[in-house]
Amino acid sequence: MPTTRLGQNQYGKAECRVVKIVRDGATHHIKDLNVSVALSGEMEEVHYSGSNANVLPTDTTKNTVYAFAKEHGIASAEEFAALLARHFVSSQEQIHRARIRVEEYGWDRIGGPGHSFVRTGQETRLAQVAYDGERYEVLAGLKDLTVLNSTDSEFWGFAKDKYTTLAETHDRILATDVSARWRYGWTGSGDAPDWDATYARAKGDMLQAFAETYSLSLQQTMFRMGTRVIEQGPEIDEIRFSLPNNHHFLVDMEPFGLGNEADAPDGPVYFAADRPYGLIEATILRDGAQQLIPLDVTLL
Ligand SMILES: O=c1[nH]c(=O)c2[nH]c(=O)[nH]c2[nH]1
Repeated sequence: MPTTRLGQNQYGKAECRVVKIVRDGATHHIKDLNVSVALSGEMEEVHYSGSNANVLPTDTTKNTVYAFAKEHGIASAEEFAALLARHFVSSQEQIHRARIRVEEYGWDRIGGPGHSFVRTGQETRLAQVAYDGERYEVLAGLKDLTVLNSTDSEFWGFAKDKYTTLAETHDRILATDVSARWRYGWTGSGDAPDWDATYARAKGDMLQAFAETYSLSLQQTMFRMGTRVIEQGPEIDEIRFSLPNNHHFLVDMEPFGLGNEADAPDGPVYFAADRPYGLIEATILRDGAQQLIPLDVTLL
């Protein structure tokens, strides 16, 4: 009598680093991706008896990533991921679901059109497409978008108990590394959104809301950022943030006989703390939309 059974499982090649150059005369274009494939379906036998009959090798999934970059090009992270996901499900009967994750690293041009690039110092773009033979689920997002407001941030009026030592503040630095994942309403029917334009729009909305919000808490700022992304276009129904509160503490200058007020005319000096950090997380939804983005968003 068996005492165990197989639960959720998936397999594939993780972190296929693929760089595609498109040559347009002397002007080259670069796409730099890290692609991870995860397949699932009728995989009981390989776990129970070791029969590999249903197992398309992870090596093959890696080869497919590179071959597709050659054969189809990389129009966008989302489109490339959707092509791959559909390929695995539609070409292998035993594979019922494919999930493709993409990290995209940005490159800026050095000195105008040509073949020289410098890695962007800003965020990493993320995309994840899952396909089950009928519907696509497209998540996209970004991580490591570091932002800072040097004022227009307060934090006061909070709950207190006998362990509370935090002083209320009416003028502080608000800084975070934005990590966001959003879900597209598109599931395969009708025209797909313009992935690149929507990404740029969503990033711009987040930055603008961060800059424009007079903040009483990072939670409030985060909600405004998500609301702006959802309200400014129809493509995105749900967005999830994970925001570390990158604390900046006013240095105590009293031992040196110096003041250090936030609004002093000669400017304050802060200690940028590394850890621990507050971690503020939430999902913001269009009215009527379902919450479907996994809570453990940092896994994506
Ligand atoms: O914006 C903030 N939200 C908090 O929940 C919190 N908690 C804390 O100690 N500082 C802050 N700041």
